[in-house]
Amino acid sequence: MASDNQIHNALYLAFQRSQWAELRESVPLTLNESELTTLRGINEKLSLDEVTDIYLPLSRLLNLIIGAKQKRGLVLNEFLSHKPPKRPYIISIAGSVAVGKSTTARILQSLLSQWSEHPKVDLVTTDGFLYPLAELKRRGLLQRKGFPESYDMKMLVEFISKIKAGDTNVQAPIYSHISYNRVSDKTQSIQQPDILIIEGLNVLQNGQDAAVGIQQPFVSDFVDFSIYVDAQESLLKKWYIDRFLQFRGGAFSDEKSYFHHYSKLNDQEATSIAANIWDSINGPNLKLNIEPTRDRAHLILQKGEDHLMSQVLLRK
Ligand SMILES: Nc1ncnc2c1ncn2[C@@H]1O[C@H](COP(=O)(O)OP(=O)(O)OP(=O)(O)O)[C@@H](O)[C@H]1O
Ligand SMILES: CC(C)(CO)[C@@H](O)C(=O)NCCC(=O)O
Repeated sequence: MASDNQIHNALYLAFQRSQWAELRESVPLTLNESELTTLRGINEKLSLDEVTDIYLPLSRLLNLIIGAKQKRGLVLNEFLSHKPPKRPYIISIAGSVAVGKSTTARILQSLLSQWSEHPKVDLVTTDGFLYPLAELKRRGLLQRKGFPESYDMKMLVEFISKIKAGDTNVQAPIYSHISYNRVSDKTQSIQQPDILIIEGLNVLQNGQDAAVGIQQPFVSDFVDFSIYVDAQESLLKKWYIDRFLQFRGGAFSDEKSYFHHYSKLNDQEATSIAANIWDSINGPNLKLNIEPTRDRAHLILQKGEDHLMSQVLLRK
């Protein structure tokens, strides 16, 4: 059997961090004040070197790829002599629980919206498409949150096909990490953005994955460019536990939080509970259902210690 490295060499161009950073080219080194403020608000631990070395070249690459697709659309319009509805360009971001998908998605949302060619960038997470808690309980899936069977895939595929068809107003359900449940009285309205970023564990899954089943189509059929954020499991587990400890002092102290009872735990107890959730749910889901989808991505971002990107792999 070919090793991971051999497969990567055949499929991807590999860039070490410093090589990738050089590809920023004409993208300005300095960020403007509004960009800086937004990025600081996304994650206070995010280093600005990470933005300039990794995310600015990435936003340049995506801008070029999206530009090529927009030009192709113009040719098609001319050929068909009609003006089809505006269809958003769809970028997906996959990867493990706690790898930093939503942080990466929000950085890209901010940077991509600075380009005048595509100023309106919306962001949706597939967490909202998890069945509501009561339904998960009914199906006996409380210990399988994040596994393929815990999502309403029909609803998710209907959502993304409406977006792709250019519908003017599409609603997405919202997930709350505080109530650990879908929000029942509010939805997110998506109104023909130039770009839609969709992030979630499951966005690269398809019918080749036994647990997903053979229903068709899949989210990946509607996606124009896919990104997988990758890291070693030992780091992922650590980041998951760190975030759990952070939540214990913050979000869990809210009485409405599903995990309110965890707010009283000491460091050692909280670490052991989080490690347990990782070992019984998120770790197995990573190995069974998420990591096997990695090499379908157009781009793989490989993270090392402290969330710093060590390598970027781009499909040839
Ligand atoms: N670039 C980064 N620099 C520093 N810390 C980061 C970075 N990206 C993510 N983190 C931290 O890692 C943890 C996980 O990040 P995030 O919530 O974005 O992950 P996720 O993949 O969206 O998780 P989930 O699937 O559970 O929603 C958080 O504590 C976040 O603050
Ligand atoms: C909502 C998901 C599935 C994905 O983000 C995840 O954060 C989750 O809740 N996993 C279940 C186990 C846990 O509580 O981490």
